[in-house]
Amino acid sequence: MDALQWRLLPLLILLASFILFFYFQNSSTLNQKECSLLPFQHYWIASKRIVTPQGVISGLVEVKEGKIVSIVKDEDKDGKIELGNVLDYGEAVVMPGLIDVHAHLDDPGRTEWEGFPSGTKAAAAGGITTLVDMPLNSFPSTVSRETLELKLKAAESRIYVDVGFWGGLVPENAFNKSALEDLLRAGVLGLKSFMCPSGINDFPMTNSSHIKEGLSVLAKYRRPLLVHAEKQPDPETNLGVQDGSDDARSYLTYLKTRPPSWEQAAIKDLLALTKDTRIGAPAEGAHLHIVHLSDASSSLDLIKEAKSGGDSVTVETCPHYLAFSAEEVRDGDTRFKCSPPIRDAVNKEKLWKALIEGHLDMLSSDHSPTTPELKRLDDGDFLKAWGGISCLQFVLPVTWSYGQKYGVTLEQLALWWSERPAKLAGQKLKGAIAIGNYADIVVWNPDVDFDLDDDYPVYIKHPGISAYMGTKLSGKVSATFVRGNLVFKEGNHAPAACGVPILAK
Ligand SMILES: NC(=O)NC(NC(N)=O)C(=O)[O-]
Ligand SMILES: [Zn+2]
Ligand SMILES: [Zn+2]
Repeated sequence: MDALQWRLLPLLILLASFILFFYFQNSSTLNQKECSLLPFQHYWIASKRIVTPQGVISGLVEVKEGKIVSIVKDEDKDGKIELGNVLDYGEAVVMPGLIDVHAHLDDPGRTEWEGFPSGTKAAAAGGITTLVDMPLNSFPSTVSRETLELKLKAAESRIYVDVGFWGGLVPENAFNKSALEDLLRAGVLGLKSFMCPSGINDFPMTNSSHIKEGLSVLAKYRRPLLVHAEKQPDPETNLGVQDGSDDARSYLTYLKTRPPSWEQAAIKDLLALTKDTRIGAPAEGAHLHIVHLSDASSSLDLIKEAKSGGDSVTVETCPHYLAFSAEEVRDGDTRFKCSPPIRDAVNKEKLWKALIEGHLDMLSSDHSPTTPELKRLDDGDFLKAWGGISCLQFVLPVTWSYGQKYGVTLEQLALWWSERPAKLAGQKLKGAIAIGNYADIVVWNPDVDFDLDDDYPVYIKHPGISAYMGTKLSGKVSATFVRGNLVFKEGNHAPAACGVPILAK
């Protein structure tokens, strides 16, 4: 009897492994099926307007198992290739998916503000295929290996596009080299810090010495430091609001509290440190990225000067600084409150000029939502309302619509929204329609207009707090592919959230 059992054992193990193998294979193909609205993984995307780094072409992009495996121009096509499944988008634009390097998805801990599922569904619907989540507004803030692990847990099976993570540089970890290295080794794509209060208790501001330390650690990992560059020159000077006589419902009351001199003061401090990032200098390999620049006057001149001196510096602005001006913000309309603030129309024109001339490197959403209550939509108090623009789903049509006047091209959109952000985030296989890259693609119609009204399908958690609601935009997204999965098509998302968390290695 015993002997028989022993002889049967290997057989049983073999049988069990067969069962397990087929079970897992089946469940993973089942899952894979849910990841995409397409029933196949090898196909061709055809269009008359495919935006590649070599220009706009008419032709086909071949996608296989999540990657771009060939790109063929129409004129080179004949007879050479045998086509299988072709998705023909005609005149629609086929562009690399947008990479948003600045979004606050507030997960875990403040999911009533946004959260991974709604945020990444909105991203997919807006043509964003990768976003990098900011380390603050979630709770806890992402300032250590452990807190990054909480992020990863929160993101598991809940993200519809790829998501990377910035870590926080805060006073608590800035002088603790091993803690910072631990956070970097855990996979954050870089660090982010504030030079003024962030509005979030567990994310205190840093000073120049913290930032210098941060840059020296980042140099070794060749990852960037992103900084919210606003600094109150003298904390004692209270600007305009000390006696309570100003009308808190007036936008100008808020605007006065954060003048351009705050941006200039912060940028001056930062650029005194970036000399160290030059070739041969002590922090070579580190890089400073200034987030959401609003001031287009001397802040911009300082940045231009640093760049021409060889400092490793880039700068982003956001669509709201390009779309709106202070003059247009109505009393009590706190949807427009953000920091740094939206400035006057002359400043806006200068920002556009700088963007077109190449002095601003890229765009980001700075999607920073909250609840309607904290946005104080009821009493319209600009001084008490949460600062942040909610916009994630709309950045492509907004950039396109408001950019028409300035002759913005499709190639420029791809540069500002994909190629340069991919480089900042260290994503070599993203940011361009190129052979070998991930098939992260947006298909959209520049000529289709739509009203952003209550009937429009909006996926962000609180559409009512978005400054874009009620506007008319052109440029409608019709399909979004992430790693070859069709994750969004004409108002529908793929059933499963198969976005990948992106960790630096
Ligand atoms: N805590 C925040 O999210 N702040 C954000 N708020 C804005 N931009 O108004 C930001 O990026 O600074
Ligand atoms: Zn900021
Ligand atoms: Zn932000």
